[in-house]
Amino acid sequence: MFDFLAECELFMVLFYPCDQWLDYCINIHFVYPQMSILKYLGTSRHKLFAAGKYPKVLSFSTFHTTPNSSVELHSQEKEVVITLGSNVGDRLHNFKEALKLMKNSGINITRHACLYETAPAYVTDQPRFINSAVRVVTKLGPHELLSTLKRIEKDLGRTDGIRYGPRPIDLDILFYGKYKVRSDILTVPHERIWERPFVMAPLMDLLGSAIDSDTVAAWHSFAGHSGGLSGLWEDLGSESLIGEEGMYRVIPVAKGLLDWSRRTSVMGILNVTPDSFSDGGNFLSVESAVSQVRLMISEGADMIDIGAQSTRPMARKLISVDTFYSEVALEAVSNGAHLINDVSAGQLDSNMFKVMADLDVPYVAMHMRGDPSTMQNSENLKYDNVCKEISSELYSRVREAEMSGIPAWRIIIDPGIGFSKKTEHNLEILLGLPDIRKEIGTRSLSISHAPMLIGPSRKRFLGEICPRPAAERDPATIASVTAAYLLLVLIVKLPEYLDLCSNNSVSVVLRYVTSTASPKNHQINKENIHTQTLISAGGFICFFHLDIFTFASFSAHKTFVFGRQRRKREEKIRKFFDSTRKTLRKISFPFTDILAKVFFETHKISIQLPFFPHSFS
Ligand SMILES: Nc1ncnc2c1ncn2[C@@H]1O[C@H](COP(=O)(O)OP(=O)(O)OP(=O)(O)O)[C@@H](O)[C@H]1O
Ligand SMILES: Nc1nc2c(c(=O)[nH]1)N=C(CO)CN2
Repeated sequence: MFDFLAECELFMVLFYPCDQWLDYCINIHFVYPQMSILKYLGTSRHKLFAAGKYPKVLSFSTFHTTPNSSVELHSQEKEVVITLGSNVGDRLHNFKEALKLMKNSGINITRHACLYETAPAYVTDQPRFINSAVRVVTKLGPHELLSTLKRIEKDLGRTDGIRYGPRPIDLDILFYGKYKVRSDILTVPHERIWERPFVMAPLMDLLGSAIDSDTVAAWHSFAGHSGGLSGLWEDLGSESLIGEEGMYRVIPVAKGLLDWSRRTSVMGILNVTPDSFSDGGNFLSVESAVSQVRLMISEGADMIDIGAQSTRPMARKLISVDTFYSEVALEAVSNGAHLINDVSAGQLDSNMFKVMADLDVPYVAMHMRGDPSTMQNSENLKYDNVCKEISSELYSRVREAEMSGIPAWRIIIDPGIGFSKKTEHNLEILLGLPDIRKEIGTRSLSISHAPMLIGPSRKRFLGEICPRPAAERDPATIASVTAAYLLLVLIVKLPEYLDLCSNNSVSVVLRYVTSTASPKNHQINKENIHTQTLISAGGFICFFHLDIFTFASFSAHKTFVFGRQRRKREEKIRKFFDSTRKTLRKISFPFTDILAKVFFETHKISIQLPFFPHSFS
């Protein structure tokens, strides 16, 4: 799949050793006489340039040029990677302006990496940077591109300063198509990619775990590592570098940067609608809504999601607005909302992505088929593999959002529990969150790294599992979230559980979920085992004593113990509960906080919970 130009240059490299090649280019102004050469050589020479051991790489091209010669590539779009860095002024604003100016200069952004806040490298006595990268297509030649980027840097206030010193914006070219470029002022691939985690992390985000084009294959080959860029990134430390002092993955929100992976955030729901299934009509007056918000915050909610439209069939507290209308989103953000939660991921208002691109707030893109009135129609409930199809459909929505100008680093993904899903689908989703991430990751690592929101609270599928009206589905909600989070790595064979979980909602959900768990989820992964994890919520306590392969749930006066050596464990666990119960009653911090802490330990997911006012009363 070489394009013509790449073929030509490839063959020219074969003909001329490097030094001569430079002269040749300058003197003859790159008149492309290569068609005849091409014929002469035949395509078998390609393999001479097969790079290293990297499997899919077929070839790459080198050309040496100077900015003053007319040796520039024109007319064909090239795929390019550009990194962004900023540590002076309003760093996010600098990024936003840089992207805008790039777009206005014929540099079209197709993908965004995640956003990182990083410790300064080389010159360490300077403010922290934000770093990211974009994949773009452009017809600009490499030197034209460089001078365009330099002009943008200047327009954004960049002046000559110390090497590696503070700067409002830094724009570097990492890759330019499949080409290597070397001149006095430009070296591509950028020479210092390989040593810089703050460059490698965003670069990896721009790829998928699958190699989808020759250009991407060439980028892998440039790493000079048998495992390509992925191998090099692994050697540098890969994900273990993220979350350490040096480097956080963040989303910009409320004029700050939120490292969402530090702990699970809890989103309280406030429905200011008359007809919401869970709390409809309860908070219609301003006073009752405000006092409910206060209560939720005092109970540990990190953000409040205000639903102004029913979709029925903080140290820094954030306000999210649940809407699929662009006008509502615009108005809400102008009035101080920090987040827009769009259950349609842009499907119900063709202006939504455009409006969101201009706003600076995070955007929750949720998976749903149809609209709230048609989502449960039979045609919208057909799935062969629910997690795979959600991944693919949600990925398409997010890509469209990205192509419309919403940077991936502002997007939060949500599989849409209860929206165009049957009960069994919802349970598969709860169990399959990591699969969804992984599946999305084959196409885009940045989207697969996005914060994930799930909202099972009091939803109908819980009522179907444990027949209870919405207001009594809180324990089931907790159980479902717990199950989503824990069962993946924890549940082993539980032959005894069936006779034990008759009326207890937690157990019923767990039974449901375990019965749908795939064999791979029955593997115990020792590294993920926390010996004792306590989750307490609204009247029941789940106790996970995982090193002994036991799960127990405690409800009112009953204790259920599942797993090996049940009887022996039962006594021990009962004693544990007896002693802990008293302590737990005295604990003053709200249960949501406990949940958030537990979830943060292993799963990097946000949970959406209803409000539980009397956790320990
Ligand atoms: N791939 C490249 N991308 C951007 N600039 C490059 C590249 N290769 C060479 N240069 C040259 O490097 C010069 C210095 O660039 P810049 O001011 O961005 O350096 P820096 O940010 O301090 O260091 P670094 O480029 O290592 O991050 C530029 O003026 C440009 O001519
Ligand atoms: N963390 C971090 N450190 C840097 C950066 C940067 O973008 N991020 N850029 C530099 C100049 O190239 C020097 N040091």
